Amino acid sequence: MNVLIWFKRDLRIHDHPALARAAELGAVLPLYIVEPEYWQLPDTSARHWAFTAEALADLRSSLGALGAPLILRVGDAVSVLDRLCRQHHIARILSHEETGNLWTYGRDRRVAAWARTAGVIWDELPQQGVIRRLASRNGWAGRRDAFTAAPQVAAPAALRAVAGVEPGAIPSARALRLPDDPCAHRQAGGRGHGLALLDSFLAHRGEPYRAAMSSPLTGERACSRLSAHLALGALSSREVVQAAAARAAERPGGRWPGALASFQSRMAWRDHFIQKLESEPQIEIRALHRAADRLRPLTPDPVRLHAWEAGETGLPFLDACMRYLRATGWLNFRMRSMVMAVASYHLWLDWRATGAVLARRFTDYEPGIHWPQVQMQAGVTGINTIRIYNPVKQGHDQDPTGAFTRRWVPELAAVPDPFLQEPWKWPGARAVLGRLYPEPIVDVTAAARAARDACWGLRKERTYREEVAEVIERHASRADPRFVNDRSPRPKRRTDAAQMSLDL
Ligand SMILES: Cc1cc2nc3c(=O)[nH]c(=O)nc-3n(C[C@H](O)[C@H](O)[C@H](O)COP(=O)(O)OP(=O)(O)OC[C@H]3O[C@@H](n4cnc5c(N)ncnc54)[C@H](O)[C@@H]3O)c2cc1C
Repeated sequence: MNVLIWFKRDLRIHDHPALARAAELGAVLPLYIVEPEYWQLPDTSARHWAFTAEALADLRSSLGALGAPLILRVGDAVSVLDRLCRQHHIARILSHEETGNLWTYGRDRRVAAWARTAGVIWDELPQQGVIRRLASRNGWAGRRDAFTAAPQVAAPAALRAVAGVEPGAIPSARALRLPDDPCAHRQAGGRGHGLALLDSFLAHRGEPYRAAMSSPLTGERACSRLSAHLALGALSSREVVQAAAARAAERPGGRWPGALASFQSRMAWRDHFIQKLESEPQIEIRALHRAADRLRPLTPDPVRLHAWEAGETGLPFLDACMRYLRATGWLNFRMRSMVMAVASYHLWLDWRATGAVLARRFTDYEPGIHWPQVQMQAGVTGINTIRIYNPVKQGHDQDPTGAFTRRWVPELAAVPDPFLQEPWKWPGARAVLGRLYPEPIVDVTAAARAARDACWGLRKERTYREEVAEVIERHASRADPRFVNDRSPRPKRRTDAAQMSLDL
């Protein structure tokens, strides 16, 4: 039997259940489809493609070594699959279960409809702790843990290739008409790079993880940096979880136990968040708590949006983070939360527009983590604590020496250290602000207060709580200490002068 194995966000041969199954069934045609319509979406970018192209080249050589090099086709998935299945007498397709964006969800429905009428069997196999057609979150964590604890699937020893298939070239970003997207310090794609990161993280980089992850200065090295490789499936999440567990079993001492426990929590969050999008694909376009979608104007203020995206808001630490992201394709979790929170509260911008900007900028764009996190940091889920991060305080806390801010906002060279995060308070500000660097786009304190008042106003509405209960039922984690982010709303209000944290 000839079998087509359709690679999507699973660009590896190791721990690949669908590939292993295909190898058992007969001759295989390993395929990746470059879909031009996908690459025109507002949440895709040239940096995504560059990373993907490198991972594809790597996969092509791994599959080639097994005897069946990767086949590449550019076009609509249904047309490509239909043509290949007819030409090569293929009646069975295998792939992993993809939790992608709304577009890939729609495409998969079209492929499923085509397969039914064409008499082709399409089997999708899970590759992570995300459960398709999950009826309730009850018991989910146990099922997720069982998946990640199960033995990894070995790469096939060899593959028999379907004969006579033209391999097809990996297209350039220009051929896909992708807008220029310079990213001088982007991570390199390909499984070899992912494995090297896993190895160095578990051998030495990860020891200060817990204390170092929150600052962009130290997080760059102390975080695993595996996200882009996980997002494209160059590494399986199961192999990463098991490698970290094996390291913990060695009892490495020092700060390692805490570091590895925190890391494993994040790997669990990964599945927890992706499960939300799997269960409700509309999360990409609709707020979990519907009423929250009435908070901000749907059309974002273009001046504010541009300033935020360009790192030109006049808020130094925020601008430094946005410029760093543009140049590297990565930002640590705390700073992702802050840039999203400032966009949503202080600048009062709609989360869909700012979420798309960040999606394009993150080399590791993973829709299932991204959109639920974007909603959470924008305060539109109804079930998460609202955190109005203060960018000045974050600058002092996470960049105490000012080195990061100075590196990415060199226009502030003349500003003395005590005023770096609030240059408008410096008596010499006139020499810099409005000339070399913008005046602050908002008054941080007043903007945060206005946002807080608007959020509380919404909360007082009678129907608000009824809908919160529905969101909890659909998406909140159950009693599991790893998922402290989701919780039932509490009536108490806590504020602190510098940073507001509201349990809504
Ligand atoms: C607004 C916003 C958008 C985000 N968008 C993405 C995205 O598109 N893709 C993405 O991979 N992560 C996203 N994250 C989560 C997190 O910031 C990144 O996973 C992390 O910074 C990646 O760096 P790392 O691989 O070194 O992470 P590590 O700290 O080393 O964590 C290991 C892995 O755990 C997972 N993980 C870590 N933190 C989280 C989290 N908070 N929620 C879910 N999974 C997590 C990731 O797969 C990560 O690679 C987003 C966070 C926010 C606040």
